[in-house]
Amino acid sequence: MNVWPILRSHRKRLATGLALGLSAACVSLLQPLVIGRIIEAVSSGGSPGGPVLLAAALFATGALLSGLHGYTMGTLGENLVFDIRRVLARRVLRARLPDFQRWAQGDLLNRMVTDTSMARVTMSSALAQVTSSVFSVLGCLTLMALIDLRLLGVTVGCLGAASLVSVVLARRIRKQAVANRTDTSRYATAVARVLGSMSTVKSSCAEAREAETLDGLAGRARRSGIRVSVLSAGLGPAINVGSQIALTVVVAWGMARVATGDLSLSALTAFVMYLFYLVSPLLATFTSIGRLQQGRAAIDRLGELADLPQESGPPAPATRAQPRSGQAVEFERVSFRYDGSGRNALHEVSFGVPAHGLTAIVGPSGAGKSTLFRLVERFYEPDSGRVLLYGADAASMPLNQVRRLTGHVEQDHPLMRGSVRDNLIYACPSAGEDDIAEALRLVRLDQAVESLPERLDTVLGERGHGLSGGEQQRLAVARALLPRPSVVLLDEASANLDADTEAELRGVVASIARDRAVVTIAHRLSTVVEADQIVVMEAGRVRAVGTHPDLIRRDDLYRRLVVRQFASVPEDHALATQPFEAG
Ligand SMILES: Nc1ncnc2c1ncn2[C@@H]1O[C@H](COP(=O)(O)OP(=O)(O)OP(=O)(O)O)[C@@H](O)[C@H]1O
Repeated sequence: MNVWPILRSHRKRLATGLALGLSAACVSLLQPLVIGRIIEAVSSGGSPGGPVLLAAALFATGALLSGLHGYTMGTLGENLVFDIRRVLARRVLRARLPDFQRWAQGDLLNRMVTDTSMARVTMSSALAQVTSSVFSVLGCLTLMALIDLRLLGVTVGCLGAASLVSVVLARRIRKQAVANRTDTSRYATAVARVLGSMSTVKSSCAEAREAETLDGLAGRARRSGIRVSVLSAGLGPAINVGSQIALTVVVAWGMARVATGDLSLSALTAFVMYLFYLVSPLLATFTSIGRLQQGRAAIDRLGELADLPQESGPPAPATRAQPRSGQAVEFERVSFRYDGSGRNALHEVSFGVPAHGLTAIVGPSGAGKSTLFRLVERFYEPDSGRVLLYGADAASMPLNQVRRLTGHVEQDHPLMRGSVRDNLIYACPSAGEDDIAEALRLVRLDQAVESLPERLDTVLGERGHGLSGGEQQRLAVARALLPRPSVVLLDEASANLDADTEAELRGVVASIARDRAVVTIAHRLSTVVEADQIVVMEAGRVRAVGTHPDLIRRDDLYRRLVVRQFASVPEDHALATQPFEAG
């Protein structure tokens, strides 16, 4: 991401901040001259009142300007980091899902939080510090040149050598800073991975192993951090040694010249004061360059994140598509292969989903069932063929229209930390109390929610912690139903539910399928036998479409699936479950 356009949008405040910094530096530069006047006045027996008052006024003005400078640059830094985070959040939220999923969550988090903070330091304090320090250094050198060119030669010789050492150190700091940012990111990625799977870690007795892995990564971040600190710590002493040598030579040689009358005492005093003044901005220049180098490493990493490819098409206002077809969804010879995969996940898939009723998709693991849903939602685009929604090509519809037409309940029904209500209205924040009550009734969750300690305001933990698996699943269904989608895509949980919960879910699915299209990836026999249409998938192809009795009769794979995959009941019983056969 190029931060300069963002920086440009704050140019007024930046200019004000720089002007205040430069003014503060100017006022500081005048102080030694005024002190030289005080010494002159005292040594010539005159009254130092005027210069003393002037010096006091300069001190006060300098302090005020420095304070304003710090305030202006501080707020500039916060505004900049706010703008960068706003831009980044939108880039990440609108990223294409396949590209987004390649990133580790810890790395993303680290970039969006820590790297943006480092960018703030770079672009406000370090940048301001460098500009005002460079100005102070140049000002000091000019005034020292006006006092005595030969003493300036000695000073520049000594400090120049120290500056060269500092330049070399600053370059190495950047290299180590990049390494440290990468190490810190790896650590954050590992922490996010472990925190996201705490129960797996515990049930695998992997706490000690994970602790060691985290220690190892933290150790790497520590080592590269120490290298940055060591190099940064070298900047100060290098400048200090150079300035001390310069000071010794200037004082010794200057006093000798004062003794011979070649130089006045007030000129030597002013020169020495400038030498002292020179040291701190020179030091600040190099430490700020070191910080700028670290910030550049962070800004480069933000650029990589902001370059995430974006979903195509601008988000358009939601409008309902006018049905052009009795089919809610149609796959027309759809083929699709995941990036980097050696084989097609879908081959010339064609079938239609009626606008009302239940369509069950069945097939062995890896047959391409979930991929169908991902294409309907346009998380991915087909390589060839078309997906039609109510007769319109989904590829030519605005993305948010596609996603408002469809409600997707994923298999692991991800609920978020927050209240039951927050989770329910997530896809439809404007839902009223009546809509919420109706959705809860539809999924038969109304009584369960009533019995929660704070009812709708009961706070759930990460991933819906606080509700049973079946309740979580029905809450996710209610969430998908609230925006009243015309097509519900339901990825059934494959885990076995008890008989009551399963019956409840079957009832829920049947009632929502009455007035819309429900497509379910079915893992339960009860769902399959009740479906109006069953699509049998195998190795990315549609193998057969029909009803349960029909497919039992004519499709071997379906028969085997019914017996082996869906039924935890004996084979004879599963085959006998043929409610439509009588008709
Ligand atoms: N993100 C991905 N990148 C590459 N290949 C993938 C990706 N997701 C799925 N696949 C592959 O695509 C094929 C179809 O996967 P899909 O998830 O659609 O199968 P499925 O029928 O839903 O399986 P299951 O019942 O086990 O969930 C599989 O071979 C799978 O390995």
